[in-house]
Amino acid sequence: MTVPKNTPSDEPLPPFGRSTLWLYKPAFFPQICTEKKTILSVDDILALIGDRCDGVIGQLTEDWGETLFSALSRAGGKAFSNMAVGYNNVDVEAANKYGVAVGNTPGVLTETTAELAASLSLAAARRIVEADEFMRAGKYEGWLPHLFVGNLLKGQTVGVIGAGRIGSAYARMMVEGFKMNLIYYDLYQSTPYGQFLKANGEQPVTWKRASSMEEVLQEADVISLHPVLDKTTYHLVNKERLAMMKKEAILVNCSRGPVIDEVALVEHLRENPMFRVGLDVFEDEPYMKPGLADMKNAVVVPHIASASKGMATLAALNGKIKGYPIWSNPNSVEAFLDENSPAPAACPSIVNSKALGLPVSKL
Ligand SMILES: NC(=O)C1=CN([C@@H]2O[C@H](COP(=O)(O)OP(=O)(O)OC[C@H]3O[C@@H](n4cnc5c(N)ncnc54)[C@H](O)[C@@H]3O)[C@@H](O)[C@H]2O)C=CC1
Ligand SMILES: O=C(O)C(=O)CO
Repeated sequence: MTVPKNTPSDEPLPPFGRSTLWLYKPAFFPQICTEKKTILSVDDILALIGDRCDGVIGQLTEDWGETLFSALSRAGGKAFSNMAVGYNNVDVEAANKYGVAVGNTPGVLTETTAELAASLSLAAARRIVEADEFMRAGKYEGWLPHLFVGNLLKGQTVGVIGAGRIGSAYARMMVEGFKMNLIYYDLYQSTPYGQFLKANGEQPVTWKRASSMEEVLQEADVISLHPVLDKTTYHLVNKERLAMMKKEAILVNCSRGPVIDEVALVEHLRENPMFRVGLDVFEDEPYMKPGLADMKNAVVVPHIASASKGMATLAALNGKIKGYPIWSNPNSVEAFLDENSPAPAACPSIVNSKALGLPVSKL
């Protein structure tokens, strides 16, 4: 375990290790973990917290539960900032119990994640990865009309499950870019994309809110999953629901791996060669379930939908919890990302601010 020495504020920060855990130690600039491991275990983090630590910026791959929150609280810690939009790796009730504020980074990844979902939709529809492998293997002998026949998107139906920030941005891209019709399902939201179209005075395609997820699965040609991961969405797409989808449908997942039962997915891909998937996330990340890597009808990328500077900025500002009120609208974070102006004296997004009774910013 390599932990840099406390770094006085006038010295340059140590370079990043592979893991980007930051620890706020009293009277010093943050310590950046230079551990060469990609994923830190609970024991690794316990050792890093030690007996004095004001707060931590951590990652979605870490298991922040009772053990870590009690240790952070004993060390004097008041904040844990998850460098991600999704915080299914955080037990917020345990954080509440120890009075630790939990931050996340909503909004900054909306477009980048939606763009990757759109890229995976296209790559799967037009069989880009298969065709690329074919070219590189020297198998191309000349044009043929049936070579890698794919799915045309224009005029087909795109389905979105979980029509929040990212789901709505993806819908906008597919509808406006490819003139697809839209059907969406969300457990809670009632009018995401419709309002956008109305506000722009246009109705170029049909769109409807489905009354059930099954309706989306049955009707759509391309389906993209964008819900949070919680008890209601674990294995949301399972064997039975895969069987409801069209034989030539495309399924995309840029949310969290466990939203799909990956074993059932591999079986479905094997039995339905015209069914295709584009996956950014996996049930047992970083691993794939046996057989998935062999499936020609799967496009797989290693959780690359995010990776942005803005996410680190928001995570760092969430860590500055001491004396800071909470930004009133976590969906509107531009003020924190303007490099030419000082960031507002507020925390962009603390998910348990109500439970901890933290004040809301008047800014
Ligand atoms: N692959 C990547 O790099 C990234 C993945 N994500 C994932 O995307 C998720 C969504 O992010 P945002 O759109 O910003 O969040 P959001 O909170 O705006 O949207 C999530 C939507 O899911 C809906 N939902 C919740 N339970 C549902 C259910 N059972 N069925 C259908 N819909 C349900 C919610 O009502 C909400 O509208 C994050 O929680 C995170 O897990 C986010 C950023 C990057
Ligand atoms: O922000 C998130 O939730 C991510 O998955 C980042 O990759």
